[in-house]
Amino acid sequence: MDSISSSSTPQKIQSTSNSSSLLDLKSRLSAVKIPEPVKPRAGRRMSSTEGKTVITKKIVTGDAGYVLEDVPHLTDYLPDLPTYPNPLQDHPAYSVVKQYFVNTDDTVAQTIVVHKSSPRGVHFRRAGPRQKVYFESDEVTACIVTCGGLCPGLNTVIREIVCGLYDMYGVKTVLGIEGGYRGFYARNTINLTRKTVSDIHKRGGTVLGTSRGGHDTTKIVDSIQDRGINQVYIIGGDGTQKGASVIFEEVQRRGLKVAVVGVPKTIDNDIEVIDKSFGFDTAVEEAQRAINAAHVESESQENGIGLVKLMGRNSGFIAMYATLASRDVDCCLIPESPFYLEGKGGLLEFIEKRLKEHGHMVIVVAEGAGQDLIAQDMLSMDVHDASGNKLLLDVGLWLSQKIKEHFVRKPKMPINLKYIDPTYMVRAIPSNASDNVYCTLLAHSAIHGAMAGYTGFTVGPVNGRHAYIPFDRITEKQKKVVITDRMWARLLSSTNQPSFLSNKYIEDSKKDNEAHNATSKADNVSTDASLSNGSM
Ligand SMILES: Nc1ncnc2c1ncn2[C@@H]1O[C@H](COP(=O)(O)OP(=O)(O)OP(=O)(O)O)[C@@H](O)[C@H]1O
Ligand SMILES: O=P(O)(O)OC[C@H]1O[C@](O)(CO)[C@@H](O)[C@@H]1O
Ligand SMILES: [Mg+2]
Repeated sequence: MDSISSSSTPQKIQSTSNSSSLLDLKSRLSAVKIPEPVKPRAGRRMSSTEGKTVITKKIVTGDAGYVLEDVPHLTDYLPDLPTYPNPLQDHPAYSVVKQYFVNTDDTVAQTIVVHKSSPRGVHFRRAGPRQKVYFESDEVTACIVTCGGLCPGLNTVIREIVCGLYDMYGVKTVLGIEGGYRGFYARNTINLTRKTVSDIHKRGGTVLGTSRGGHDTTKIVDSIQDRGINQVYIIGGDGTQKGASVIFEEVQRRGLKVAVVGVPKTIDNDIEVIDKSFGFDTAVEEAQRAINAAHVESESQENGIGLVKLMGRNSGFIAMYATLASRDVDCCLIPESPFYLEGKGGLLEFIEKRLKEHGHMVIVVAEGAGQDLIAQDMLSMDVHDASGNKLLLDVGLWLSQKIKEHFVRKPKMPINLKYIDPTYMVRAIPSNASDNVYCTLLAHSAIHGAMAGYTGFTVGPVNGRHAYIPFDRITEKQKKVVITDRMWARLLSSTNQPSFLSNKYIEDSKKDNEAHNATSKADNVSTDASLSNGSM
């Protein structure tokens, strides 16, 4: 396994259980116990270690406040695993690359804006190929599963995992798990070959199918063992990564030589720590078509209003970026920024004002915006999907209705409202060129990590560098638009819409952010605001 040297003396990776300095990081640590070493097995169940506590955190501290939030490695619980030279060293394409293998000490900083006296802060292990691998090519039986909602690029990631395993490491056995997590125990697998996946990146959706709900950890790990799978690639959002984390824990508990790797997927871009999720750019681009249509429709009529609903259950990134990109939007409403309809400073007053000024307007609303307002207004039931996500009320229809009702009371100002709902259209398409390249990098990072014996991690870019991130760091909370950050201010100044917030709300939010940042600094954890919105 790689070691990290944070000073001139190389320091072996330590588990949290025997590092006293880690007590300072107590909010980030959970009690851990290293299981007794067990012999590696694949394809057969083991009971001797069942019920043992598993490693959940690996933190290494170094000089000047350096912290590495490391990811688990197979040797943490299978210490005697043999290693093999990385076949890439003889690969004609890669052998010419200068320093192709990642330096074992390389880590990626979570915070890159620092002061003279700032602690070095949290780092993640840099992704990439290692000199030694823990799997022989013909020993690997990999599987791929896609879970949760659709997202442009799912097929590209599948393709690139299959082709990357074959091209770089000579792995020929890759199984597709159909229909999400439940496919592990309810369906047969399909063989994925270079040939069968060769042009799937040109199609939207996922060739494997997907689902919500149906996560049964025991049955899934039984299936992994029964099929002799030793690398599991799990593509999905926050819920999926939580599922991947418990699969990893169960694999570890059973002492299996199985690498469990997450590839983060979400159209909403609501995954913490990583710069951006794949498919997001494609979705923002596709949303432009709907916004353009809304603009054309609205400016062709007197007092025309074009209303576009975009995805974003809890985070308004698609709406915010689509608005900023378009320049035709007069008002953007997102879940993070509460608004109200009636009275001074309310949305209806603003619409009236903008129509008087421009004669038309475009409103973009994220599907999760204003949910509490709608719930107050309508008799609504708390309904959830199979994964436990709250089913949203249709803010687009509701808003259309409210705007129409308002202007009916103003006969001198008849409006012409067109409601466009492209929500599923922005995610059911193939990924664009830049997302395709991004998907390739994610797939390659995932493969290199698994081959190098890392497990229990998600891959993703952190400040532009691909890194291996422990599951808990991306599942502990969802990334949100920070409305006291500069990016939202840019949006407000581009649309020239009111913030719809009371001064008290703004002050309270600032205080909350300051308190959060202070705690983060104390824990050597970066401020989320700067990352989540790409502050400049
Ligand atoms: N806490 C959890 N533990 C185990 N499995 C979970 C958990 N939360 C969700 N899952 C499983 O993960 C899968 C996907 O979850 P979900 O439907 O919430 O989508 P997601 O991965 O969050 O993607 P997205 O929200 O972007 O569509 C489902 O099969 C669900 O059962
Ligand atoms: O209708 P489905 O497939 O459950 O997906 C809808 C949800 O999935 C997402 O696209 C991703 O979580 C949300 O924006 C949306 O609320
Ligand atoms: Mg989710």
